[in-house]
Amino acid sequence: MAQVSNVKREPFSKSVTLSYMLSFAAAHRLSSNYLTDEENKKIFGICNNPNGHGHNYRVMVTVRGEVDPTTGMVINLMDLKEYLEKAITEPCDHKNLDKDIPYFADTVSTLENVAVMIWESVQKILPPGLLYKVKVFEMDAYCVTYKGPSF
Ligand SMILES: Nc1nc2c(c(=O)[nH]1)N=C([C@H](O)[C@H](O)COP(=O)(O)OP(=O)(O)OP(=O)(O)O)CN2
Ligand SMILES: [Zn+2]
Repeated sequence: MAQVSNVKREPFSKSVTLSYMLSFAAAHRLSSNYLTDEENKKIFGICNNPNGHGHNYRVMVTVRGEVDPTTGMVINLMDLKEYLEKAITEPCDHKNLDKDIPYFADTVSTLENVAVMIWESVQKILPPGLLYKVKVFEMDAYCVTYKGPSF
């Protein structure tokens, strides 16, 4: 039987960041409800094509917190993975962002807004104060970072 120590570990203030990367594939179309058809075509070009198009998105979520002196963890990576699959993979993978994600009913599904949507979904599900940053990559070339609203 393992021996349990009564000795309390001294708290040490060590704040670290911890990141988890996941990917999902989704279709979308760039189109704004606040523009005419002509304006949408002019601004978004081929990305406004009614047939839509798809991307393989990669998402890196970073949490930040104190290392628990007893467990050595900020959060168990397996728990983090589960939270993120629930908040990101389940609602987004193999979906049409504009049709399947209510957030995009009235918001253009640009990479910028995808990052904000993901940050808000993750923020709702993670223990309070843990989420630090969301980075979303569209292919290897494009990347948007969001760190939450600035007050
Ligand atoms: N600020 C933004 N501009 C654009 C976004 C965006 O999310 N934010 N998105 C698009 C398109 O959806 C698309 O991602 C454009 O990619 P693009 O490189 O033009 O197209 P391809 O995937 O076909 O890449 P190729 O290298 O040409 O095959 C446009 N602008
Ligand atoms: Zn696109």
